[in-house]
Amino acid sequence: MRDTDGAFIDVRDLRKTFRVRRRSGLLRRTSSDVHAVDGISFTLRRGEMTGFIGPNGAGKSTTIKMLTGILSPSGGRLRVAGVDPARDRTRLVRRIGVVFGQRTTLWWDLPLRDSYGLVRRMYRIPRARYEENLARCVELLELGGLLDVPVRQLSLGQRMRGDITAALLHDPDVLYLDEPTIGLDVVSKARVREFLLRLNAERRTTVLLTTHDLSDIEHLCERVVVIDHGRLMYDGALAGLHEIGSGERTLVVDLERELPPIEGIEGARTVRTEGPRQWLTFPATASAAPLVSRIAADYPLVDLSLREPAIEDVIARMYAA
Ligand SMILES: Nc1ncnc2c1ncn2[C@@H]1O[C@H](COP(=O)(O)OP(=O)(O)OP(=O)(O)O)[C@@H](O)[C@H]1O
Repeated sequence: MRDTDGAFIDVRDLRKTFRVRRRSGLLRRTSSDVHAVDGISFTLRRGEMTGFIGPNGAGKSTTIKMLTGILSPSGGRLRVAGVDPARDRTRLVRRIGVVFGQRTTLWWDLPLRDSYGLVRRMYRIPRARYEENLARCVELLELGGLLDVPVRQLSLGQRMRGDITAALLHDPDVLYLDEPTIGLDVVSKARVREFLLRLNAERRTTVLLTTHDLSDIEHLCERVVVIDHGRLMYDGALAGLHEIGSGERTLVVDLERELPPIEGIEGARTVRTEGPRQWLTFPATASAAPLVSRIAADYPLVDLSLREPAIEDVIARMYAA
């Protein structure tokens, strides 16, 4: 398969079942199946940056482990850059990079430079390409003064930038990022995000990003895949998540003076008043325009704003359903 456009990552009806044994009573053991991934399908095109989210235990790590060939699926079909991860892990590792926010892949006691030298040998990266990739990451991730510092002396943000560099020295086409901004301060977070955007724009690196920080997704991804209990809950544009999750939008209206709650506007309901300000909810699928003109015609309107529900609220509601 030529991995130009089309499905670069192809996940079809993917399943992983773990058999867990439990002791029940003194001598008896029973076993049960945990369907960690229970029939997930999605495809990613080359160069897409996609958020992969879900609550704890949803099956994200299990999916990523199958995508990287660490775990074999119990069922379904999987292709990453034309490679079946479980069958041809050696070929796959040359095409993918992995960054785990909570674990470093660097050698704790070695300076960054020595860790990178080991990565170069492991992946047999040609010297010129290695030097070029390293110089680029060092510049963009501002690692210049840190190359000779042992990893254990680096701050979390510095270590994370060091880990991202290590994952990119062999020019992977796909980058899996698991909580890459966890615990980082605002400045480090911004630097990492900016770098990822640039990497994606310049190299068309396909990125799958798992995070609990939804602002990472808002900054980086146009698309989001949401899973829960091993099943796909949503796959689409980030903007669409607001609509499907909530069903309602809010119009915040400022009147000239305090008045009784606005009523008699078809399709809208006043849910809160505070002095001259009133909040009206209406279906997310409806247009706000007729509502606004009715209010403007009947009430002394000074200002108004439209509020989409926060993504956090939408997702919390999806998980609660
Ligand atoms: N090796 C295993 N043996 C048995 N059960 C497992 C194993 N690995 C994962 N599970 C179970 O599979 C389910 C999915 O776990 P997974 O780690 O993939 O979720 P996750 O979405 O990555 O969660 P988190 O956000 O907490 O990392 C959970 O119920 C978990 O307990």
